[in-house]
Amino acid sequence: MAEPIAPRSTGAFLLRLLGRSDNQDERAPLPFLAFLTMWGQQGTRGFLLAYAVLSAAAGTGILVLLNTEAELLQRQGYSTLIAVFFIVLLLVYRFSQRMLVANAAAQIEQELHARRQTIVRKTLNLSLRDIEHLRGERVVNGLAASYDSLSQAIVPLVAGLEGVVMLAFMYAYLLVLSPAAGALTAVVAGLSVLGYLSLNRQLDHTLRETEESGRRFRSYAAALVQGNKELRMNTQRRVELERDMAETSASMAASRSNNAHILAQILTTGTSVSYLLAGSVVFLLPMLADIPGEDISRIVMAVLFLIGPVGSLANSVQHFIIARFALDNIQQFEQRIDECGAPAPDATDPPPAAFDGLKLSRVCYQHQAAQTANAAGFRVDDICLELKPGEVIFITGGNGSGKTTALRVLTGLYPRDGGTITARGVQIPAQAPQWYCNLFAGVFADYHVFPRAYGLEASGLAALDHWLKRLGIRDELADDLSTLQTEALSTGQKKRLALALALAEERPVLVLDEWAADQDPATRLAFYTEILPELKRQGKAIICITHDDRYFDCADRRFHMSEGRMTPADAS
Ligand SMILES: Nc1ncnc2c1ncn2[C@@H]1O[C@H](COP(=O)(O)OP(=O)(O)OP(=O)(O)O)[C@@H](O)[C@H]1O
Repeated sequence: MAEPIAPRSTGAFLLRLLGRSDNQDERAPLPFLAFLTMWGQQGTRGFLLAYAVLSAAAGTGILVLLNTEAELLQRQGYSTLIAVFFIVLLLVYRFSQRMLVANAAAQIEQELHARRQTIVRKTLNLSLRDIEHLRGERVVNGLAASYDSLSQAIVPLVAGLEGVVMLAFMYAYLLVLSPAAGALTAVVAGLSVLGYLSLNRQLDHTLRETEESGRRFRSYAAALVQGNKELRMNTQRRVELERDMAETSASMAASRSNNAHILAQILTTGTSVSYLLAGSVVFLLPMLADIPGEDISRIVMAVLFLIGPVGSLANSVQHFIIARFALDNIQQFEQRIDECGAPAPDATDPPPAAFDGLKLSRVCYQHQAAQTANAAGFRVDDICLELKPGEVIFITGGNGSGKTTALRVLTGLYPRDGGTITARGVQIPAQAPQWYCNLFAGVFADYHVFPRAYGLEASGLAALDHWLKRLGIRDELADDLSTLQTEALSTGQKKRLALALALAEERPVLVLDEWAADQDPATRLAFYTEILPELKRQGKAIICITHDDRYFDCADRRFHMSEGRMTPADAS
């Protein structure tokens, strides 16, 4: 289970205030009681509470001063001292409000930052299988988009919380002025809260619809960019994508309009509640209680002063709902990650024995079945292989025969389901330790080149420079190799860069998944007849998936894969 957001700091606490129940349709009531008891446990919380109280006291003080001066004026009097106090309180109000909002926002951002770091670390620890299972888009949303929504809601939320304290102060003043007015406003405000609760439910529903249509639209937008060539070459395809995007855009617009409709009701409710309160004091209160006219004026003034805090409270409500929704998404993502059972950061030291090769015995791995497929997932089975330093092994086989899967199990990217892998004299656990994965460098079919040469220090960058020259693409890159711009490289050039990066890592085992497939004949020849032999002489163990039958004799041994099983090629 995802660990609930613990109230370690004010930031965490404010996030906790957005609490949710596990049942998505049944939200937990706001833990206001917890809010009151936990607030002030830490020095910073005490500070923030002090700012909130100070600004509320100053706001209420301003109201009292105005009423007092107005009363004096009615009696033909005037007090300069009250005017001076008024200015002082105004300054105190501005200062405390600014400090409260800025400090609380900074604390929540800190809390979000810490949370984001934890989740990034957990995500980095996931196995490739789990990442594939989670799907990239969800990962990006879980790590970034939902946090953005949450951040945007912070200032209005803090302002809303300040509004609550301010309301408490002003309400107390109203009670002092007239208990009957206090009771009347409590009834009107209570009815308004009921109205808000029903709007809240509707908004929750439309927000989910908006999120879903937004997600669909983003995936179409990505297809529009990534599939641009295919779209350019097929009018019908383009028309159909455009139609799907138009439909999704329309449903997004509809659900967003619904949101806006409900949010507008919430906002206008805030203002009209204040007017309603003032109206009920003027029109109803005289009928319910015997109150002198000048008291009515002071009560009306007090009620009008409620407009500010009620407005910021109403404004914070919509942000509250959006923030809680984003928090839901974050927590669901964290829960999914925790369900993957990601291992704790692995700091196991490698065994002292030197690397003397790999031994795979009866290794198997089963893919999860695709959700749309009826059959069970593809399985590689009974993989037996030994690889020594300075040895070159080729793996061949038809499309879908399991070569890439076998390579990913061998390198520890997929946790194997059975069999044993031995290296440096120890048996590797199914979830391979980091030191084992660090034995390998390689270029997979779906390789990625990072915009910075992560993991390479000065000697690594010098090695990168050397291999880029050997592969004939040094001139295509900037002088400073710590940043790598790949946009202007051709497919083959980019793959050469990926190989140079892998070689610069100077790992004992090199794995290549059809690396030569995109290379020109001269590069291919140089790769098989010069580079591989050179690496072999250096003592590197090399595994290449290849279809280049002209160069099969460049390998020490060749294995053939068919339907998930690997056999020595001579025996095939
Ligand atoms: N992440 C995955 N989840 C589920 N099934 C998968 C996954 N990756 C691959 N498969 C399935 O496993 C089988 C073997 O795929 P693999 O990529 O290992 O084959 P290959 O021999 O490398 O093929 P190719 O030469 O086309 O690259 C295929 O049927 C494929 O659909």
